[in-house]
Amino acid sequence: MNMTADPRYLAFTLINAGQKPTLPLDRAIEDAAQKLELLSQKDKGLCHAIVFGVFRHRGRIDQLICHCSKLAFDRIDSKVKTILRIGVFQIVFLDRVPDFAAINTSIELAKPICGKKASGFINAVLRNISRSHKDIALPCSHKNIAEHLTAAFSIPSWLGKRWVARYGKEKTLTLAGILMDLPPLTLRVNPHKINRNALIADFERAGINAQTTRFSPLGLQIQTSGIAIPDLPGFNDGLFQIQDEAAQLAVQLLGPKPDENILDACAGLGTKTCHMALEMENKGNITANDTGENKAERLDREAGRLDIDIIRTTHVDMARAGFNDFSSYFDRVLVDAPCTGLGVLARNPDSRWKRSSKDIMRMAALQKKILNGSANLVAPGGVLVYAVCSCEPEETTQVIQRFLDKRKDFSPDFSGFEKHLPFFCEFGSKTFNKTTFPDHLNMDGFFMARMRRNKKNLK
Ligand SMILES: C[S@@+](CC[C@H](N)C(=O)[O-])C[C@H]1O[C@@H](n2cnc3c(N)ncnc32)[C@H](O)[C@@H]1O
Repeated sequence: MNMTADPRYLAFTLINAGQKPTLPLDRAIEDAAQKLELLSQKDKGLCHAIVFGVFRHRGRIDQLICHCSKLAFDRIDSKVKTILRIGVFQIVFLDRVPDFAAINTSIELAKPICGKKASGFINAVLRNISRSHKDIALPCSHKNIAEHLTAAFSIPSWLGKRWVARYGKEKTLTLAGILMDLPPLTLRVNPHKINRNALIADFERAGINAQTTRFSPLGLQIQTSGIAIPDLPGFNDGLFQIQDEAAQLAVQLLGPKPDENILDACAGLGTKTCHMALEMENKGNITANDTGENKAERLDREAGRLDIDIIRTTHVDMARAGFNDFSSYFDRVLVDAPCTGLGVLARNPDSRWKRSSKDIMRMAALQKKILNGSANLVAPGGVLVYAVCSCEPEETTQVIQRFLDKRKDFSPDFSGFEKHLPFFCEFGSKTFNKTTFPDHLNMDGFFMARMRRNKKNLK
């Protein structure tokens, strides 16, 4: 068997890599780009379906393995477990693969990786699951909601209990159900090159359906599935950037204007940085800061694709930042802080199995430091927007509350939503912060808050 050209073997290596707490699955897939290129289009599709499917359905898959294995689940070797999960996913969720093929390919995969004895075990468990999975019921939601959420919706028990305590059973079930769907592919048009209707028409000519987003004035949601992003018409010409609607709204809330001096404190790969630059008509200065390795290079490439040249990159640790690190104050500062990503589990199914309640506390502590450090760089009268792709109170409202309690040089900006997001605003009362949830408004779970530095008070 030629392992390198085998989609299931590649899926096996990607699942193992994506399970590591420090490596996002997207990154593991990017790192394997050359190996994926060796596969046919059909095999590449199979590999992707298995990798994402195993993470997305792992709750039910593991329930079935527990039920049908003579060996206690915790005692199963981790590589054997991964091969079992790949086999079960194909048997239960992938109609295009017959059960016998799912079982035989799993055994072939196991032989060189785990040995003969383990292959026999895998064979027995998979045959058992193939015969009986339709008769194995989900745990009852009335008797044990946490176990039900795990098996039915791949929500780990600690998170299920947390959400039920906060939202109640019904909302948690709805939210968990939505997170099992593939989220919409949303993009933001580059208004200096094309408008939304013209791009919709270009897409239509290529057989792709798209419709305008409800709140963001620049957003389009793609209705047609299975298209690789670089294959969308206009990608190479910089006509648009992929960005969820909630993330688009965060930049609108910041309100960047031409000729301003702006800091993107945690710029990452620069999706929001480029959005700001386009709002500024590519006039003024943006400092895109991030401590992450290799991100600046990719940000520069993306800015080049969009013909943007007002961004300079820096690598300051914002948890310790002060005026001397940048030697200027900024008119506006965006803090799109590192977070648990619990608002975007539908996009990143690997995150379901990597996070814990400790991560929420760890992230909250870091977010408070980064927000405080970044706030030092806001000019008197300037704007500070804090955003995270999480809906957990410790990372959202509590960070802001603590910040405003300590930093008397800042105040909530109650006019920001009304001024910059009037369509979005009509759904809520007058406020300076908002949380979006994936189970309504068809966008990511996201939090954003807008504050202002008082005119006189510099810390
Ligand atoms: C949510 S991501 C930013 C996403 C980005 N704004 C975008 O729209 O693509 C958070 C970023 O914070 C960076 N980061 C983490 N700790 C940091 C620190 N102490 N100072 C500055 N950046 C940090 C991470 O490398 C990561 O890229």
